Amino acid sequence: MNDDAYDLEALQNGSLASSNLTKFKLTPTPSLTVFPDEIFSLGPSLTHLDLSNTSLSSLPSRFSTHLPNLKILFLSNCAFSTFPDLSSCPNLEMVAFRHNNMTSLPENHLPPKLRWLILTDNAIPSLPTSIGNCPNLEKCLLAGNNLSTLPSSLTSCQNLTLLRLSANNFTTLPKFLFSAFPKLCYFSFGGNPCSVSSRAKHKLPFGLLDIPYPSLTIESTLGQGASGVISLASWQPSPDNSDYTEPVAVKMFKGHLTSDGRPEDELEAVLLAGSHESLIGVLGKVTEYHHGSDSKGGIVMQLIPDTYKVLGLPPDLETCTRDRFTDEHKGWEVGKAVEMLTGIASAAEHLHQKRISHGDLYAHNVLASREDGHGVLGDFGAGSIYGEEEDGVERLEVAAFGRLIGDVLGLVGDGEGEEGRTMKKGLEELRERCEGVVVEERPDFEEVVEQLRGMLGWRGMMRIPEVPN
Ligand SMILES: Nc1ncnc2c1ncn2[C@@H]1O[C@H](COP(=O)(O)OP(=O)(O)OP(=O)(O)O)[C@@H](O)[C@H]1O
Repeated sequence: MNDDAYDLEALQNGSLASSNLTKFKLTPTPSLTVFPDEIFSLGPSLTHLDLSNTSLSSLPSRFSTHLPNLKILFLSNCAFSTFPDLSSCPNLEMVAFRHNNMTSLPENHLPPKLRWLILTDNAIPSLPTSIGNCPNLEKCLLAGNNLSTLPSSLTSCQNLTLLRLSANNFTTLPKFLFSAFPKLCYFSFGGNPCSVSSRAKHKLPFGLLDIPYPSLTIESTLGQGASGVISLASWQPSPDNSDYTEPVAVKMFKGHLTSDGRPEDELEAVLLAGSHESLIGVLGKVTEYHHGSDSKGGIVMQLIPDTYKVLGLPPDLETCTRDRFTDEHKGWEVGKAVEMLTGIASAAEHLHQKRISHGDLYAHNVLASREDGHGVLGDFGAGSIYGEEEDGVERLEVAAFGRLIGDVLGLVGDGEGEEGRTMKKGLEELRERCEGVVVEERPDFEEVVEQLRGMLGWRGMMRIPEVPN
């Protein structure tokens, strides 16, 4: 057993058959080309099956009848060139075929209760019209395929909240994306011809530095995500003065495509974003890094002090597109929460003025200090640079901000007097407008910032802290 995974032998010697397993994960077995029938002996208790990192290319016809309660199926890094027929899997909600070299997704193969579809890093040229028969579809990861259009039937998927189209072949995006989905708010499309041509018109902000890797001493790991490793480092800005170093954070990109998009597009979006008091500041780009062809370089950022904590935890299999919060995240005073949210909304306004969509405006991408009423937005992995054609993208992101307001309201304590109650009511009303189902009627970020500043009143204008009694 390894990382709660079983090897083929444990499966084949029959010892698991009567154990009522709900989850079965096979250790990576590249030699496996035929679906092991013994999995059927695990029977109706099985809800989660992970046969990733094998050479499977098809599923037996008995699959759905013998595993009727399967909810989650992972077949990433396998050899499926065609999406198998899962239409008669009655309870299947999450399906992952990441990196399979898949070239075909036939009509009527998707399971009816599908909620979360992962097809990142394949070669799929088109989606079936029958995708419209999946009304629960909420999260759809299609980065790194050959898509250039989407079927209009997708608009029947009214629960669609997160859509990744990065690194495909879109020269324009279907207009219905910007009006037809009441919940769509986490959207990425960097690395498409439409995004690349928009990017050509931009100039990088003045003042960004080229920072040679040898001037950085990596000290420890601060965080690790899908797209890169973030380390604490000391930077020696001047080669002539080895006594002077500055603490910084360095993000070195991993080489591959993530479910959000490509590292080179993240790098471009983050550099183009420039500085803002509620964005993690970027000092420059790492140069002279020669550690294998897999690396896509990196960025040097201002080090955010450890008094700043992540505002939430990323979604899990259950919550799908909603961040999670524990007691540790709670205890915000409402006025501080409004100040922090005002900064984040203003950062989003700044990004959209530069025609950058963040694409992942989640609490788990905000580092915040409760005491200071201040937060900084990071992680541009789903960042997309857009042109006039895609103007509607701002109103999608406003809905993500609406969800963030809702999340933060859940972190605010009770009983804060009349002023506190008024602010909470104001936040709730703004949340509702931002998440409005008629996309065109949502406010833009400029208006959102104005409303939040209005809630703070004269306090919001004060930069010098109040003198305690
Ligand atoms: N400038 C910084 N200073 C201090 N800590 C940081 C800084 N930037 C990032 N971190 C830490 O690293 C974590 C991961 O950062 P980030 O979200 O950018 O990584 P990622 O690879 O893009 O993650 P994801 O899997 O969400 O895409 C953050 O949650 C934070 O704890």
